[in-house]
Amino acid sequence: MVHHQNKAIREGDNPDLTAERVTGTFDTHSMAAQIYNSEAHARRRREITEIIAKRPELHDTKPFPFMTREEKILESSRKLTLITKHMNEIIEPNNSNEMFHLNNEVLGIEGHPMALHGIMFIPALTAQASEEQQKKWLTRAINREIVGTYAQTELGHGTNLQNLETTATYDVATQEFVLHTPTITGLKWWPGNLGKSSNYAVVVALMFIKGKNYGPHTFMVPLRDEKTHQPLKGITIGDIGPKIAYNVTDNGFLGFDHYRIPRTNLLMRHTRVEPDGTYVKPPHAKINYSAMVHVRSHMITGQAIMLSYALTIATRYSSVRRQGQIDTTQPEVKVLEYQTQQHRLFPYIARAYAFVFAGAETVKLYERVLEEVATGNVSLMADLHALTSGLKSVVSHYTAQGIEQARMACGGHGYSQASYMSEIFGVAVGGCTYEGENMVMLLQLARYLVKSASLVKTGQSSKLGPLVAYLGAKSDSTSLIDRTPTTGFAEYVKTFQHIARRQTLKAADKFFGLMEKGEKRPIAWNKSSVELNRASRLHTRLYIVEAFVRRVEEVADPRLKEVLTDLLHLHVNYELLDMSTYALEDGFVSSSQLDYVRDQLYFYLAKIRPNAVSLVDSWEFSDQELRSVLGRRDGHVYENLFAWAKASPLNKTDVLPSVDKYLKPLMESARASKL
Ligand SMILES: CCCCC/C=C\C/C=C\C/C=C\CCCCC(=O)SCCNC(=O)CCNC(=O)[C@H](O)C(C)(C)COP(=O)(O)OP(=O)(O)OC[C@H]1O[C@@H](n2cnc3c(N)ncnc32)[C@H](O)[C@@H]1OP(=O)(O)O
Ligand SMILES: Cc1cc2nc3c(=O)[nH]c(=O)nc-3n(C[C@H](O)[C@H](O)[C@H](O)COP(=O)(O)OP(=O)(O)OC[C@H]3O[C@@H](n4cnc5c(N)ncnc54)[C@H](O)[C@@H]3O)c2cc1C
Repeated sequence: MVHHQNKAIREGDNPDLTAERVTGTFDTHSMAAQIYNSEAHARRRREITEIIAKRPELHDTKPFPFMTREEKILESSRKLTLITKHMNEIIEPNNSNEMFHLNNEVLGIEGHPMALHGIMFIPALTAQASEEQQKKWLTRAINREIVGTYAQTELGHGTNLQNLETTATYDVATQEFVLHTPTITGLKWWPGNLGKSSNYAVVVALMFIKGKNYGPHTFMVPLRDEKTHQPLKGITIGDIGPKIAYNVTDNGFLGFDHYRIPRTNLLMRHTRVEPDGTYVKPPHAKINYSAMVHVRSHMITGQAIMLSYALTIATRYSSVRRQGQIDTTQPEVKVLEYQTQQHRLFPYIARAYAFVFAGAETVKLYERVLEEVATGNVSLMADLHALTSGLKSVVSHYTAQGIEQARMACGGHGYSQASYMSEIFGVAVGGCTYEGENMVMLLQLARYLVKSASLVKTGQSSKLGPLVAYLGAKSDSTSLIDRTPTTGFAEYVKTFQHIARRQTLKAADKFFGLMEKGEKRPIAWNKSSVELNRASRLHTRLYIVEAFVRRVEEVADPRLKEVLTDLLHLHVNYELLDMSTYALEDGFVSSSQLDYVRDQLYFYLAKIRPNAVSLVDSWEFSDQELRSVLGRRDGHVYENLFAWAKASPLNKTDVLPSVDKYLKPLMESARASKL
């Protein structure tokens, strides 16, 4: 038996797809170890996939698109119960990476009844509950004796937390907080799994003590009777209805009617309210926002994975789809031969790799900050907040764009739910909104950049943190791309630094200039905000390039290094062309240099072509996880599309009741009136 570098090859596969895999120049298992940050984790992913493949009770009973929302929720609850029961046979206890993979394989991306329980409820209790509170609630939550969510957003306010309407008013006499929703707009609205599944929530409410507003604080709140699951007295609760996607999750609404909880339900790891109402403030004003930072840090990788789902589907399908000829004397070509198709897909393959590498760095920084904050050191919180705010915005934006390109790259079949593209898009694009609307989060990063710019302008560049140190450096007079013999990426990085620095300093100048002309700070901020957000995007895209460069430098295996270097070349050239306005406007890059960048781009599209399928196969998504007929590993698309169509609920009968009831009588009466 021949040992191929691409480990996805099986006998009986579509030969067009096998031919693609045979040309792969690197070992896809080794590449998976890069993507998932260790050989051990990549291997565990495969083992988990194999275990699940052998347990039919963990498979979908029918394709998700053929189920109603109620059926999907029932089905995901069935599987959730099974994986909870057999968790220790499938994954290592409390290994969140393995749990994430198990969920993606078995439950899928549309959510499940305990999605927010794992993503926010447990992280909020872990970071914000005191040890005593953790003994009371965290163990029960981890054991899944109780199910919780994170209820912050309201019908009327999501971004602006200072203006939430839900209040928690301290009653010194009874040592209780009274939770109250004064208006309809104060109803909690959106929290995942709040509507029907959760019996507890970490609720964010404005805390009032003796008439003074202490701002948003987090409280552990029982919502439903633990035995009957009926809502408790004083609680109004329900599902907010179907959404663009993510409909297995019961995003909900919640109102409180003077609902009392003990004082000790305020999460008190960093903040305290004494029985007499004395407030002990936390070491950092935003320490209670930790559950949001948790999701923002992890969602970079989550988004990269969803982008890669779509690219795996589109790249595999483009290798079996034949349409038209390039040389008219030859047979029809695989659509992947078209340069336009390569240009549509390959730069996003490069971006997906770039995002997953940046995501790994972000999680590392998050874990470090989490440990430091637990010991009272809050010095890196602002850096982490700035970094994650920028990354969540830029990555979710390009992920949504990339998925949509991948869908269109599949032609008509991309529009069928058999491709699963619409769900992948719908779930991923939610990331542009949840955990902070993208524009708003870019503006959070801009605050950090403006402070940094002000250090530069006042001659204090030595005080700049490592993420923004480049702002204090001097640029070359022009870019040296194509002007030096170097084959590395240093000139590209310098060019991206120049672009981000120039835009940051220019946007900050605009902001400071408006204030000097007498505008009040918030007005000047608003009038500069488009330019400020441009700076945030450029800064974040620079960070992503640098993370990619750092990773490629670390790789030892020469075959992996070569293909990752090709991808990085593609990435930097594509990114530079995409932001060429900034590069050209001060003459830092000339139009002849851009011609060189364009040539490089086309060169690397062609160079990557033989590795394209191996690059997407390296993510090692099983068919169960992808849930896409077009993206099947074996490439047998057409027969399975036909089988899928035949399974459509509409095909259960030859004549639909709607035809009997309406269309037949309509046609009959039309015929009769003609007589
Ligand atoms: C392996 C595990 C995998 C898990 C996950 C993987 C993938 C995920 C997949 C699926 C996800 C599924 C479901 C999604 C769930 C989504 C849940 C939610 O959406 S929860 C709700 C989220 N809501 C928001 O994000 C609201 C956005 N708004 C805000 O964050 C804030 O209001 C604000 C915009 C930041 C402003 O806050 P505030 O009004 O309090 O601030 P100001 O007083 O203006 O001060 C700003 C000041 O504070 C600093 N700051 C703000 N936040 C932080 C922070 N977190 N840390 C540190 N510092 C912070 C900010 O920098 C300003 O500082 P300065 O400039 O110095 O004044
Ligand atoms: C799928 C999904 C899951 C969610 N899950 C949860 C959950 O589990 N728990 C929870 O509490 N919430 C959840 N949310 C809510 C989510 O966090 C909020 O919708 C999000 O933070 C955006 O807030 P908003 O809806 O108030 O948008 P808005 O702030 O009303 O945004 C509307 C527009 O106004 C702009 N805007 C607002 N403020 C500013 C500003 N200061 N400067 C410039 N522009 C501004 C925005 O950029 C946007 O264009 C979820 C939402 C979705 C879609």
